[in-house]
Amino acid sequence: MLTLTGMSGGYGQANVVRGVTAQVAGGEVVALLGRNGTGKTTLLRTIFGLADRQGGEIVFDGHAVPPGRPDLLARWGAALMPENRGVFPSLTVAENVRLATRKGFVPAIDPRDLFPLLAERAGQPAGTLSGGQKQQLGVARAILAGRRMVVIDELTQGLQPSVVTEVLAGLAAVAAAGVAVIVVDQHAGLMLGWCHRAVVMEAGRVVLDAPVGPETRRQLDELLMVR
Ligand SMILES: Nc1ncnc2c1ncn2[C@@H]1O[C@H](COP(=O)(O)OP(=O)(O)OP(=O)(O)O)[C@@H](O)[C@H]1O
Repeated sequence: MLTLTGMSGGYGQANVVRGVTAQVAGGEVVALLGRNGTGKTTLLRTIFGLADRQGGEIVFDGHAVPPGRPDLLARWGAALMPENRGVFPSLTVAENVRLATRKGFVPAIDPRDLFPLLAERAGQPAGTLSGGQKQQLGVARAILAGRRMVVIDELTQGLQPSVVTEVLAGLAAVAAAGVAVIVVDQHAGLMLGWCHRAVVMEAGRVVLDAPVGPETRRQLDELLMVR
């Protein structure tokens, strides 16, 4: 679904992501892990055109994505929930949901079943929601818009533990329907329980890309140890 080849990215002159080559297939849930500041968010931002692509290639669902055309990714069915959740604060919850809804696409799980607040607070401006509530709205929007790929930065940020489990189960169902799912999160152990593969970054590079298994867990413990 998504192929990155030698991708570099950052902010103006600052190079953060260095020559990342990776693939994510439809149906797969991939955890993008790494200690703070290793470039996970910048990698996602570069893919979606929110940071500067400084080199390399992106192919999505068989289409090359030229630099400066992140709109094509959205058109081809990729959705990112960025770290700041990407909701429109002045619009109501219902309007935010409506804008993310894609004609002719019904996700494998209905975010309204996952998050009762979408109905309960339908008329409330999204900017007045709590952080955890905004997170639910942001995740819902990504699921609704991600016909082929759902990418979520800091998945569990602000979510109650009971909601986290439901969200992870929901994303597993989304992937089972053929969608590629990429999640970034601080809770590596939790992610490994739900993800098929772990991609670990260090200093802007991928240092591990492996199916989740006992060996991966051991390597991860070493890589993610706070130094
Ligand atoms: N707008 C920016 N301009 C310049 N440098 C930036 C900018 N945003 C982030 N960086 C730098 O890029 C590096 C990687 O940051 P990034 O947020 O991508 O890492 P991360 O792995 O997502 O970290 P975290 O887990 O803490 O969110 C950091 O050194 C950070 O200071």
